[in-house]
Amino acid sequence: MTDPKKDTLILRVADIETDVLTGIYSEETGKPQPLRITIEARMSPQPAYDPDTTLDASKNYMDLRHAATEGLPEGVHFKLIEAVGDHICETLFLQDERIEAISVTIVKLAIGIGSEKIGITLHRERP
Ligand SMILES: Nc1nc2c(c(=O)[nH]1)N=C([C@H](O)[C@@H](O)CO)CN2
Repeated sequence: MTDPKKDTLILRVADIETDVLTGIYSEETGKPQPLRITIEARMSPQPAYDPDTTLDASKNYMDLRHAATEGLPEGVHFKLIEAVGDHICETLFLQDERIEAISVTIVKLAIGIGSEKIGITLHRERP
């Protein structure tokens, strides 16, 4: 369990819209589907950030966006969106040892009726 008194830094990129090969049914095979992906990555912050602190003291939040777009392998069909989420988590954990936990929320845009938002949130603590 996370220590409730521990300082945290959450990097967040919300509502990335990207097309991914995913779906469990035969009619979904071979067709990219639009997903809306939100990623949060938890780190321990520096004790303080002064105005001259440089990016190496943190992590570039654009790396989160990259993990959900160009970082997904071309031509791979993910049956479950859980597997898309796991690929994003693995990419980010491997990239930076300072990331302690990641949450990935994925909404499948093509299947909701009206204002429904159907999908998952996968939360992983660093293995
Ligand atoms: N937990 C999940 N449930 C479902 C998924 C999924 O990826 N994870 N996928 C589908 C189908 O592909 C659906 O989106 C098509 O209607 C169903 N349930």
